[in-house]
Amino acid sequence: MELVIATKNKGKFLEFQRMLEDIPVKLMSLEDFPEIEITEDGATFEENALLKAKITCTKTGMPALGDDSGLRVQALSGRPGVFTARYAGQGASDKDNIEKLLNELKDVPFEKRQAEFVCVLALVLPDGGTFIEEGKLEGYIALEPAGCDGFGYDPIFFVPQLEKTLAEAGPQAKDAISHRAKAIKKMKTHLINISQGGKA
Ligand SMILES: O=c1nc[nH]c2c1ncn2[C@H]1C[C@H](O)[C@@H](COP(=O)(O)OP(=O)(O)OP(=O)(O)O)O1
Ligand SMILES: [Mg+2]
Repeated sequence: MELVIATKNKGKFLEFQRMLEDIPVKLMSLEDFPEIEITEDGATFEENALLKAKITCTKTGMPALGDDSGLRVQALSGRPGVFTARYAGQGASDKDNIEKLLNELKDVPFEKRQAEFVCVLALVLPDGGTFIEEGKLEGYIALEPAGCDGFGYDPIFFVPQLEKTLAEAGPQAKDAISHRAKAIKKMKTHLINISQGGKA
């Protein structure tokens, strides 16, 4: 079976490749379909994940998996939430977003910097079949960036159980616990059923 991961984010796509390598699915991404444009104007992670998957499935005629994810910071009442990718403005780099977040939290002590990563996945099939799964990871926003693995906010997402940031932990440790890994694990059951021709 062919599956289009409805993302332009290379870091995300690498994680899907790693975590789905054990099932018989050929992965593509929006890099293979540069003409597809998606406006992420949903109010929730779920709405945006569905938007990504539906548009991509319609335009390619193939099963599509949308991932909408982001950070909820307790001291900021859950912001940046669905705006995580555009926190420092439209087209902001990971570095810009990290700087803005660290600046907003500059007076907040470490023990009050609780945050969670959320990942919502939406799978849409050409026959209209739709599946939604979610995963979360709790942690703290670090006082300064550390580590160079991963992408996005990984250098400032400190995971107590690892005693390091996700960017210091490396891919194997991240895949064992991440919000995306948890959502993918649940979605895998549907993908396996579908690729075997059964009803998910
Ligand atoms: O595991 C993660 N490690 C670090 N940062 C992460 C992670 N997961 C999401 N994030 C951040 C990146 C981006 O700032 C936002 C997601 O935004 P989101 O719109 O879902 O993705 P995106 O715009 O990068 O790519 P695309 O929409 O093409 O899938 O949250
Ligand atoms: Mg996006």
